[in-house]
Amino acid sequence: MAETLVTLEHIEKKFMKNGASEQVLRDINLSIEKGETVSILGKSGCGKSTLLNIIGGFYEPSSGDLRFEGEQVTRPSRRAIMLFQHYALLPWRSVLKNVELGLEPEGLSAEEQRERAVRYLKLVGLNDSLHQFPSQLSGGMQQRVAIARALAIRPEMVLMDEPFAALDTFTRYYLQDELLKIQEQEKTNIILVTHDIDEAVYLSDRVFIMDANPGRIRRTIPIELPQPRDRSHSDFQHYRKMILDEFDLSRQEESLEYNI
Ligand SMILES: Nc1ncnc2c1ncn2[C@@H]1O[C@H](COP(=O)(O)OP(=O)(O)OP(=O)(O)O)[C@@H](O)[C@H]1O
Repeated sequence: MAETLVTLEHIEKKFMKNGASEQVLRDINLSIEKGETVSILGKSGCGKSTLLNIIGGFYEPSSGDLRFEGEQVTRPSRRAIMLFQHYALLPWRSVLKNVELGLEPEGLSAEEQRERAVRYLKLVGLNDSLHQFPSQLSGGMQQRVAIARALAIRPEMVLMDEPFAALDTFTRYYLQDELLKIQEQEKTNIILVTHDIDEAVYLSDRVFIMDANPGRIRRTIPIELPQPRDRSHSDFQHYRKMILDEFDLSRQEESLEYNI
């Protein structure tokens, strides 16, 4: 039987806005199994990033219960690492030093730290760029450095907030494939916030569809397709259409790039 990694029960989140309390998340209930990749999909402002930040322990929920392997989450930990759209690399440090920096709190020897950083940079295909600086790399390569930096910490869970949104379609497809390979090898759980329906269907075991005002999970869709998936296959289109229907977008399908 699958083991549960994360559970959220009755999670609510309110923010103060212009002196008034605004409910951003309402009664979020979900659980994520070990080894799963899940996506959170919803329109802008529905609370996806807030939910991701709560799962990572970066925001405290206003009420409800959040557990990581049965333990209550009250603060961020190195078991769950956040990966952002804009890489957050230090421009004055080489690729290798950027990854090593993330390892400093691990208390490794200098040699172990270097070996670990090189191993993960190789995993993302950057063995020839170890001594380059971020400004010398393409956006896709910079995001690979950020992925290597996150994975080198060996977290159980990587939280990704629209990680490929700033990249062109070809680079995005390439990195999605890389991510699947890495996930298979490292067995890291991935929780992905995205606007991109195609990306959610391509990568996920399950897709959580969110409604807005206040943010809540309307539907959970298991993507029962074997990996690797074929974006042009009719079964893939079936899931894409199912999600487009959720957002009442089907009739405009021809003119859409499947981003919401
Ligand atoms: N730190 C904060 N303080 C106050 N309000 C916030 C804060 N963070 C988010 N919000 C509000 O919560 C709501 C949801 O924001 P959130 O960023 O979670 O949505 P999102 O679905 O990730 O949006 P997008 O897709 O545009 O990134 C918005 O109304 C936003 O203004």
